[in-house]
Amino acid sequence: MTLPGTVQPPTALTIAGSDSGGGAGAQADLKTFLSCHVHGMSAITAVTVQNSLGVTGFYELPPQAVAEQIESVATDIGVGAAKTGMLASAAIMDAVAEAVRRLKVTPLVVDPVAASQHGDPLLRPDALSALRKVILPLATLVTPNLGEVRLLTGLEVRERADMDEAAKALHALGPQWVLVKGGHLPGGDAVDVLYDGSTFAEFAAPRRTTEHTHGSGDTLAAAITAGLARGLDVPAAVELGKAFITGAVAGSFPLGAGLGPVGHFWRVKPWPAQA
Ligand SMILES: Nc1ncnc2c1ncn2[C@@H]1O[C@H](COP(=O)(O)OP(=O)(O)OP(=O)(O)O)[C@@H](O)[C@H]1O
Ligand SMILES: Cc1ncc(COP(=O)(O)O)c(N)n1
Repeated sequence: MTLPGTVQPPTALTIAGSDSGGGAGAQADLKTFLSCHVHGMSAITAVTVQNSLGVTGFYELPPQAVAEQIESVATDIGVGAAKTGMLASAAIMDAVAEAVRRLKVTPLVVDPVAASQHGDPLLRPDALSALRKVILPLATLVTPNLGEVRLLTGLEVRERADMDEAAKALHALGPQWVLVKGGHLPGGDAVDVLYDGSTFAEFAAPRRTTEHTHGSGDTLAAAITAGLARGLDVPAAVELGKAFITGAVAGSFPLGAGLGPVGHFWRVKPWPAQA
């Protein structure tokens, strides 16, 4: 029910793992949705035990529980746009794909999460083939980093020029659009390349010198999802996402003894000083 005088915001769903440290995963997605003035919803796939030093374990939910969460929100609230993050196993991917198809959850941004920034695995090795065959063909947009490009295509991206070939190889796996993220390439700018099967577009921003970029991939994909939920087309949503992640990397901060997160609330007004 909508109360008189209130406006219902756009809605977005994240299908992702929980990060107990709050910097990545579903927590990063929900904070990003909030900052983009979108009502965020979640279908949790796995609970990770994680802090700034790394991931020490994860517990998968039953595939049926993941599908039921998606169904519950899709049939009642409605999903303006959705995003997948950590999907953990082939069985969860099968359940997600079935629910997404049956409930017509679209547009769908797929962040093909395979490992944490520390290199800790977030995907069972036998799930890679399901990620390629079951999930990628459903994607409106897939947003791999360079490690994920290597896992999915076998291609090694060493410089900017290699990103176009990588985007073509990923596009052949079925997504409508591909955004190859260059956050891990050296260079003065952090450059991402968008490809729709015929045209390349570049999104660049000055690279910040910081190791505190935990959650940057999730945050970018979530901001793009928020843009799609707001009715933007893919290039406009990527532009919004790039602006959001650039601000969030500039607003990142140290936390714990390891790698700190990007700042999800950089657009939120500062907390008022105590009188
Ligand atoms: N130091 C930086 N300064 C500015 N932008 C950055 C920086 N590092 C990454 N980015 C941007 O952040 C986004 C995420 O890219 P990245 O390649 O780091 O993804 P990722 O490896 O999936 O992220 P993570 O594993 O940290 O979650 C991209 O838009 C990238 O260009
Ligand atoms: C639950 C979850 N999902 C995704 C990531 C990837 O984020 P990062 O590469 O910044 O560690 C993560 N660490 N945890």
